[in-house]
Amino acid sequence: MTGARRRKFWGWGYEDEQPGRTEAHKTADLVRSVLGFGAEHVRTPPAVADLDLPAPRLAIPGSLAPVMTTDPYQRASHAYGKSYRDVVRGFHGEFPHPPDLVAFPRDENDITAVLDWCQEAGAAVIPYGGGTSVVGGVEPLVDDRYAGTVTLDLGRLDRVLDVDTVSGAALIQAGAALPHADAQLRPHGLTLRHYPQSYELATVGGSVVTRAGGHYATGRTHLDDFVQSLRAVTPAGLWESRRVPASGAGPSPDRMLIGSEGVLGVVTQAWLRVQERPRFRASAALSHATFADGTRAARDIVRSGLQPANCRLLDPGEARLNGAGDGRSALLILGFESAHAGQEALLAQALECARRYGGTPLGDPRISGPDPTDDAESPAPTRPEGQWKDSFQQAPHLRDVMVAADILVETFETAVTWDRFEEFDQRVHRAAEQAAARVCVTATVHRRLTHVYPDGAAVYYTVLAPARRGSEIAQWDDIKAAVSDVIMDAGGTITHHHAVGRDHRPWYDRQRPPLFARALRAAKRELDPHGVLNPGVLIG
Ligand SMILES: Cc1cc2nc3c(=O)[nH]c(=O)nc-3n(C[C@H](O)[C@H](O)[C@H](O)COP(=O)(O)OP(=O)(O)OC[C@H]3O[C@@H](n4cnc5c(N)ncnc54)[C@H](O)[C@@H]3O)c2cc1C
Repeated sequence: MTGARRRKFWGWGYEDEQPGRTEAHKTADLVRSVLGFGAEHVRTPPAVADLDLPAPRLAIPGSLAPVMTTDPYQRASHAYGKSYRDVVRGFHGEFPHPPDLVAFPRDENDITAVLDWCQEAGAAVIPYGGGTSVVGGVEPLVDDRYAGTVTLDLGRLDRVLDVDTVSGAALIQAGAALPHADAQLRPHGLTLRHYPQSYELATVGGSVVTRAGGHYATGRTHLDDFVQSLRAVTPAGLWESRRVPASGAGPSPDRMLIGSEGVLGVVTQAWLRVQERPRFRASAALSHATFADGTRAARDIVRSGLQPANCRLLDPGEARLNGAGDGRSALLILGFESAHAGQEALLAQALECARRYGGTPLGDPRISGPDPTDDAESPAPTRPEGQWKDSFQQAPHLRDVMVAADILVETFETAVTWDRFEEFDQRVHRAAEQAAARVCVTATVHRRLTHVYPDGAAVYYTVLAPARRGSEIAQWDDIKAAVSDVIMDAGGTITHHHAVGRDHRPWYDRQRPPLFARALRAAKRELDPHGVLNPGVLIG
């Protein structure tokens, strides 16, 4: 149940990745020298033995003893997701409402048994994949109508069960962490090719039900587009959809579960479209005088029909922060890849578009393939695109150090159509700067385009500010509310890929049509008549 390598109960990654004191100090010094704020003395997190967890309100029934535990490490580890406010509370040893019990089902029968028992006991069930939610999706915070909470960790359902190489699809269990799923596909020359920043820990099931977005900027990047069929256990019984490449048979049952965030059922396995491993790559980086120029270049690239795997634009501050620029110009990173054909000509077309908006290539393009051993998804770390990628992968680890060094880190991600993009971006950026400055005295706000579509773009804002010890959550709440209000008023979505969870509820409730909310509640009543699944998330 615990495995050889234990995850940190409070932050990102594993216990053996805990930064040593010297290393944490060095990293914090470096961050402070770039940002100009942050505490001189980094603090250390508590040990599990120091935690004062409330006693479990539920007793493990004999029939479920093989799959349930009240172990304090497991309860603490499953108490939060991985947002800034989660890491802060875990780091400070604040665990007022951990799950009473944690279940590790071995198969669908175990899941059914847990759901049945929770309905009888009046307990809420929190489905849990990799626990990387940043929106309160796995936090067992329920009202006192419930006798207690049981977190249902799908980690034991982690296998690729079948591979259809003819159609290019694989049947994968929901609890498989993304790298583990990829490792099992690799011998077939296949990959999920789904790389969110949380790749290391997020699972297949968690990604499906949160409509996760990978780091590919265009084309197939949202999990929605990968799903062929789904199987789920609900309190009302088993749900399995027919596996077909496409269908016009009424509203899609898969679309109902995709994005359902654990409130309608527990997804146990999915047939997902998989892809051949790319062998040809072409990439380049360009500087643009302003973020707006780079945005126009990115828009023209996708509107001209090109589908770069990477088309990421960092504003000048974000580029500098990622070690990929001097802070004076925006950085556009372009990458094309294919399993079948050279990509040089497509990159040349994209560079031509970017030059029309003043894009200046930083060095020569990097062209590689065909090389069956060229598995290196990574450009050289000395190139701007390689520096950005390194820093992108390290970011979750760095955030733990920032929490220890009293630096507040908040991110917002949204999407809006091109016709409104520039005004929208200015309003949201200004709102984030003003809110952070009001709450924290000083702050830096950076942004990047994460996904570009022919009709619009997803933009991701990062707020960095000095945290006040003991007030971090109140600071975070203030900034979050101010910026989310502006996102709504200016016509964006409250989330492009982080999901709704508990944290985005007030704005999601404004965004969705009221009749849709009623239809969704009716569906929940049918599938989950006692309302045990993830109360407070999405609806309810
Ligand atoms: C550092 C960092 C970077 C991130 N980067 C990205 C990114 O690039 N793209 C992106 O899309 N997201 C990103 N996220 C958010 C998060 O990783 C995604 O939402 C991810 O899809 C969650 O997967 P998970 O397996 O960890 O699910 P969890 O966090 O365990 O659960 C998420 C939600 O799904 C429910 N759930 C989980 N598994 C199941 C199941 N089998 N059946 C039913 N319900 C279930 C949970 O109850 C919860 O509501 C990031 C998060 C962090 C901390």
